[in-house]
Amino acid sequence: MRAAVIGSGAWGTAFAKVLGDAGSEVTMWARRESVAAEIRDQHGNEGSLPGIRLSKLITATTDLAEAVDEAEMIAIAVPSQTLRGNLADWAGFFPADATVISLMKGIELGTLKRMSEVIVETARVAAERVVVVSGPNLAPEIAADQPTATVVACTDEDRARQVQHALATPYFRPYTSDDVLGCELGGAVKNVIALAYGMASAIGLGDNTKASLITRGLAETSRLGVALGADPLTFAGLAGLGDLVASCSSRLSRNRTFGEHLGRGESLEQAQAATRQTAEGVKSCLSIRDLARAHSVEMPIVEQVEKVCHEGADPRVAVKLLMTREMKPE
Ligand SMILES: NC(=O)C1=CN([C@@H]2O[C@H](COP(=O)(O)OP(=O)(O)OC[C@H]3O[C@@H](n4cnc5c(N)ncnc54)[C@H](O)[C@@H]3O)[C@@H](O)[C@H]2O)C=CC1
Ligand SMILES: O=C(CO)COP(=O)(O)O
Repeated sequence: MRAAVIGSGAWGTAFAKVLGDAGSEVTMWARRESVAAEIRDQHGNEGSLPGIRLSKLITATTDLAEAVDEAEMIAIAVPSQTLRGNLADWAGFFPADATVISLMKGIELGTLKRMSEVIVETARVAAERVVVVSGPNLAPEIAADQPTATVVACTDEDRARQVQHALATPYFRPYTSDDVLGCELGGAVKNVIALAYGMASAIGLGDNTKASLITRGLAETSRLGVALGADPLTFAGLAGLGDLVASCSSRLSRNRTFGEHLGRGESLEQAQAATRQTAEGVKSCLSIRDLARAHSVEMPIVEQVEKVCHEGADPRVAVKLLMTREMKPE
């Protein structure tokens, strides 16, 4: 198949590799000509994935129209909060029947929409043409051919199966799902829980604390998901628990790393200056908190992460507040 990948950061580049290794012809779009030229001419992207070699069949351009020309699949991996503005410029170039694949894990500030909803609304693409790919998919590990599994979610089962086949490689095993909402929420909320995990880690809290954070984090993710109409079983799967465990336990996770900076007492600005790549949970903790409040769902960990990130709260005080909440059954 012919595929375009928009966004040449860590995940866009690793995903292009998967598509290429699975047999597609891939054109990547990069914002900077230096990145496009490096992918095209040197088959690498040192700034995002040091040491990784890409197939010579993967090419890149800064011309969006050229990238998506005749593409049957268009995968998008840009920061969630820029997507709406990006699509306003790009959507006119998308071929009418292309499948649009969202790789992003965030909730839009203000509108509180998921990325697939932003795509449907802004690119005027029917919901059945939008596929979400989400799971325990740390880009550097995938780029190094380390085996993992993922979920390909779409309301159109045939389209999900088509994308599943277009992604299958010896190191990348996709499963299909029709729960687009659950998969997207799982990915977005785990970024916030990984921030909390990073804070706990930096404070020096132990494995019981971390296991409790993962488990109660998943409980509040599922509570929000169920209130919004997701399948609760999705949260026990790759796009729920799987992704949460990967990000929390990995030093490669940008969200966990960002949380560690905050846990060491750095301000938001200091943490931002120390980390370059997108840590979606930092902004999405605000939109997820608002989404939860709008649906009267309690998300105490998300609430505390927002306070540490944006209101200057001390992570140690956040832990104390979480531990002294009203007693209740599990
Ligand atoms: N890195 C990972 O392991 C994974 C990341 N994701 C998700 O993929 C999305 C992208 O993440 P990464 O590729 O890791 O981030 P990144 O920070 O490595 O790359 C972001 C890309 O977006 C581009 N970009 C930044 N601002 C832009 C703008 N205003 N307009 C257009 N393009 C812009 C950058 O040039 C860069 O190519 C996020 O939603 C993230 O949660 C999902 C699974 C795995
Ligand atoms: O979503 C990811 C893995 O599936 C990557 O997580 P981070 O954004 O925290 O690195």
